[in-house]
Amino acid sequence: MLVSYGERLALCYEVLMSVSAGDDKKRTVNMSHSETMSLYYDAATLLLPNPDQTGSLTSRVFNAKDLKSNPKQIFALVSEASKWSPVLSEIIEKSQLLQFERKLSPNIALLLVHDLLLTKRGVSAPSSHPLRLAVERHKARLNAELTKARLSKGIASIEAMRAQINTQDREGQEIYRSIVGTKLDNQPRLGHWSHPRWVRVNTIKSDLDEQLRTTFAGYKTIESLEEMLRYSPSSAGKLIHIDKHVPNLLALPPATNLSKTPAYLNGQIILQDKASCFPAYLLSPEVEDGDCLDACAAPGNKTTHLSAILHDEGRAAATPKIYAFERDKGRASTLLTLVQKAAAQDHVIAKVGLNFLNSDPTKTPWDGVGTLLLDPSCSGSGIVGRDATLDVVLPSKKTSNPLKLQSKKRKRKLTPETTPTVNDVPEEIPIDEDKPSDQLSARLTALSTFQLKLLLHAFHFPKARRITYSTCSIYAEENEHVVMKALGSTIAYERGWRILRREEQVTGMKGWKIRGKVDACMDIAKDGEISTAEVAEACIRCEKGTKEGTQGFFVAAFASQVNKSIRTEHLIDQEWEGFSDSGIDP
Ligand SMILES: C[S@@+](CC[C@H](N)C(=O)[O-])C[C@H]1O[C@@H](n2cnc3c(N)ncnc32)[C@H](O)[C@@H]1O
Repeated sequence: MLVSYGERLALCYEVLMSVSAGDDKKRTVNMSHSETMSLYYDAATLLLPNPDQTGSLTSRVFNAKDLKSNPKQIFALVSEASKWSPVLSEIIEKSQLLQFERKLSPNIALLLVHDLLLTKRGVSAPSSHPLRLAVERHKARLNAELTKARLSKGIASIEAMRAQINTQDREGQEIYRSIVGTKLDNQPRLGHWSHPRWVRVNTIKSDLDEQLRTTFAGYKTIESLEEMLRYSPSSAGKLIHIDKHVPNLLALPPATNLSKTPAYLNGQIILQDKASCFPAYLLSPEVEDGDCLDACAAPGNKTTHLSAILHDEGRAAATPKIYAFERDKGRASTLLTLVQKAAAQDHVIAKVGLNFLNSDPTKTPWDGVGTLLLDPSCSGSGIVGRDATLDVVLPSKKTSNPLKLQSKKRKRKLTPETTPTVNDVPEEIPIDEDKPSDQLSARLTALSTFQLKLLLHAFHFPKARRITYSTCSIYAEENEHVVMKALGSTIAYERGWRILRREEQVTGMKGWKIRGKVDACMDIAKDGEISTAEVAEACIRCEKGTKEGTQGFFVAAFASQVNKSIRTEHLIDQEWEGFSDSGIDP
């Protein structure tokens, strides 16, 4: 399940605060007022302009030495309040809170009003704290201004407003602009296309027709995705686009909130990004291929997609197994939940807490595996939202038309980083690109070494016919370079592994236009042994921020050309010696 950064942050903040609420109650008895307010004081400094303009919010929070509160709570509060800041500033100004309560500074007011109006628990400070009292005295007036602001934008409920604000960060900027009144350009600028809400119909439990008749009854089908993405996220309405590349995939306007629909709650639909559907579809396991293995499975989007594809093959009695490895036990619990929800539990055998690299391909049941999907940990540099920026708008103390003047003066950029998640497990946790380039390059080297190791391990499975390798990275080091190195390896030569050429791919993937980079393949090619043009053409890339509505992604498939019997004979002489687990493993 891929949810937006906004949703993750909002959830994270609620959970972090409610977890600490119990402890806080006990502690506040013996604490001074200033100590209990430290969360707000710490967060407030981060809302002020950053004098040296360096460092992401993550690095400023997590590397700071002088903060008194829990950095995760500070991070979540600042991120949340900054998302809502255009709306909150408007209502703080209209209610004249800062004129009535002289002790409140604009940044503290923003944080307190955020918690007062938008969280279940309200302001996290003792009920007698003067600053808490200063905002609570005006609760009715602030609430009334929030309602007015919402209605003036034609938003039906606070939940709908929250859903809009919680959409992906890139489109979030446009939502803020539409909320504060700036009109959107008709023609989105390059890199500024909004990101649709992608929905995969889980064919184990439902089908496309049924979903169009039920969950999406009343939606207008739209031929062109581009047309849908042209609308401002808040005005796109009930539109639906049936994807032309991946079967059973739908696109909806970014602000669409399906989290409360019966179809989502009972697993008939799965929120899965388009690019993330490519690997299972490209692999397209068939009953004849034997068992399937997902080497890096959690949270489980691709595992359940594999299961649906095998289910669609139709011969239930003969349906092969899907072995799903996940070495991280925490993430594996999400995998189990998702598998259950998707009704894939009859075919998926989860290998909880197990490292794929420790599986011995020559032993049962691995010697019966015919297809493997490898979607290893990566830099996450293709994830939408990673490099988007948010504006913090602080309220003005002046009363006359303050919003426009002050928002310009006081606006500054914050980068909404990913934060440690509590309930939700993202497919990938992005690296911090604000790190110096030598650190980034060292990280990419470590990641790609590990990714290649996984791929070469997959090449050892004796009955394997096809393998897909994918990342949500934009870097050639993790993509074409890994593919080229794998193709040039001894094991690839011995077992006859080659790239699955474009013309051999399933229809939708053959038809996808954005392919791998020839230059990146040439970086690694030796003596013209492998055709770089052919490999690049076989590789599939997705770009983020384009009218295709995808995140940055890469996938390639490999096919074994050696006859099955030859490969088995060959194996008899070759005892599996395994990889040492001591290498770099991020
Ligand atoms: C990019 S995420 C996978 C996303 C998943 N395929 C999906 O679509 O939902 C990578 C996952 O692989 C797991 N992982 C990394 N190395 C592994 C290994 N050697 N064995 C098993 N799991 C591994 C990580 O813990 C992480 O959960």
